[in-house]
Amino acid sequence: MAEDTTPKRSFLQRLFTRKEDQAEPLAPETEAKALENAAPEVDSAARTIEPQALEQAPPEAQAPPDEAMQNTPQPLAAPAPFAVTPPPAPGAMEEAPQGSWWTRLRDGLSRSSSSIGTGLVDIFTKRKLDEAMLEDLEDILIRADLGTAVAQRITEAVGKGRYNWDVDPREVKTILASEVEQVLTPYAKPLVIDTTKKPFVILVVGVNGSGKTTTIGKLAAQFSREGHKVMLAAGDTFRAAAIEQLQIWGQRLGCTVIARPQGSDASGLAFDAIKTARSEGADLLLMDTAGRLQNRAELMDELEKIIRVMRKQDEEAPHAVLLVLDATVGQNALNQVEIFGRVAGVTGLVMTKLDGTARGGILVAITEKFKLPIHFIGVGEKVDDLEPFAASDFGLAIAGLDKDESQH
Ligand SMILES: Nc1nc2c(ncn2[C@@H]2O[C@H](COP(=O)(O)OP(=O)(O)OP(=O)(O)O)[C@@H](O)[C@H]2O)c(=O)[nH]1
Repeated sequence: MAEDTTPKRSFLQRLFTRKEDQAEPLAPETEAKALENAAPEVDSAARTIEPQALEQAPPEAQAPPDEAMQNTPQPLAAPAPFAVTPPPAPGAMEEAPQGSWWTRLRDGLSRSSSSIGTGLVDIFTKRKLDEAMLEDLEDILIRADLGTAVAQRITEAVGKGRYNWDVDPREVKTILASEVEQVLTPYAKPLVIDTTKKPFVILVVGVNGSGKTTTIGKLAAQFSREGHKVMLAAGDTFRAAAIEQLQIWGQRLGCTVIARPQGSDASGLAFDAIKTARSEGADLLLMDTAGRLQNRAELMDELEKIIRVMRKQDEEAPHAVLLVLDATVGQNALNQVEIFGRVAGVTGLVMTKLDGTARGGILVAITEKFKLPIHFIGVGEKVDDLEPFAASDFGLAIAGLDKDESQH
């Protein structure tokens, strides 16, 4: 059988090429030429601003890039045509997912809930309730990363008045859902945009790969839908792909993206971004930052510097600092909250990737310990897989209960 030599089309080529354009693949050189001339099929309001150098930036913002940021800067020519830009997060660009948010949350948390649920059935179908069974229950809850304090409270609640009785695993799940809801309710707070601040500046921080850029895209989509004029700042100047990823989001959503060449100083970019957002009348400026491990002091210093320099433009900026946490890292998230909180003054949390872990309980442990608002949670890569956080839904989903089952 003859081998198929047709070049595979990239995700973005597939996304942004009309069906009728797909007939004949071009030879590589012809294709490159055609792409040079092709106008991307995007909202005409979308554009990328690459701020003119640093004339107006304060001296501090002109400091050479941090050691870790010293990749050879490559000029970011005019925004690359869509079809040649590699798609860093293809999943995020796909069609809106099927099903309600509740269904996606429940399905997303199914790894966590089934790991707890299986354990509960193993314990509670054997015999009448005794001390050893309660110890086993506590172990399961701790292993699900709910934290020892919450695990103990749930275990005590289950033990109360039930010694020497048969206990239905579903009864235990209902107690679990209700305890989790109680812990989380005071911290399930929407991210309120103060419209008197123009722009309202949101700085997004977190470790590498936690989902910052994707979250910014999802948030920009939500806020734009609500009627805010949103601007994005590609502050992850360390990774060219992150800059491109944000530009793609901006083009797709019709938001201006402030970007600079890879390797540029992020604080200088922050300074210019606020200035541009103000002069363009943006309501909201969402600023991405490079992923940094919380134990790398020099990178954490750089984050402090971004905030200091932002304040030279607007002494109240950033108005919100969102820490994006990847749920799959488990206990390490506690350490991230502590250090990012100290350095960047985190005002609220976003937890992503709850769909990819059996340890979704970590959100409960974090809240119990740090008492920070949880604004959003993510259960997938698609644009609608991020939602404002609701404590009761999370409690039910992690216990593996359906909404009506909690009434039992
Ligand atoms: N399954 C799942 N994947 C997610 C979620 N949120 C983000 N991702 C994926 O996680 C990966 C990393 O996301 P990015 O947004 O690039 O992460 P980042 O924090 O900007 O990364 P750095 O720039 O390296 O610091 C991408 O493949 C995203 O599609 C989520 O809620 N669930």
